[in-house]
Amino acid sequence: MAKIPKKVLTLAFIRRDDQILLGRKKRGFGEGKWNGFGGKVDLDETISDAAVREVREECGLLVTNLKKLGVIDFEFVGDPVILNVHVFSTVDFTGNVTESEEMSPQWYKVHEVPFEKMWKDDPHWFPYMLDNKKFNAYFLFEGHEKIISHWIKEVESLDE
Ligand SMILES: CNc1ncnc2c1ncn2[C@@H]1O[C@H](COP(=O)(O)OP(=O)(O)OP(=O)(O)O)[C@@H](O)[C@H]1O
Repeated sequence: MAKIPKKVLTLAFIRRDDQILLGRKKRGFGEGKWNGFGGKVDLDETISDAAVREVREECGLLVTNLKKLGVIDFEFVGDPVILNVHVFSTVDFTGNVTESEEMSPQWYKVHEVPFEKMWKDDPHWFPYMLDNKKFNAYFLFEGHEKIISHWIKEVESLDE
């Protein structure tokens, strides 16, 4: 059996009072969509180190105490690569929010998250993440706008 290639990605959310920091992606994969901050894990770093680095690169904040809340696998019809996205959240950060070449950041009230301008999977798992519940999920996309099937479940713990 051929091994299915998995691409490990991070996705981090920063919370402050009743707000969450999102960024509008200015280029590349998911351009135009609002999302958390994240990207590919480099060869020489852990997943959580990558999450910290991507937040700093994309919105200027230095985050600590990232908690892993979810692991989501995304598959796209016709593409053998599975995106293995590790979702983190924290309330601890220093620095000032700054726009980067990749992201235009903005604080949103948690009940005013702009799901219509986000990935279609987000409304399914955001409630778990916003409640600090741990979860595993899978989404099969056709193109970038249509979910063909998915599952999501709350879990006690997540592996690395
Ligand atoms: C399909 N449904 C999805 N729903 C929600 N979020 C999704 C997602 N699919 C990918 N993501 C996130 O989108 C970012 C892409 O990052 P991406 O630009 O590819 O990585 P990175 O910044 O390393 O790329 P550069 O090579 O620097 O352009 C990264 O946070 C990743 O977790």
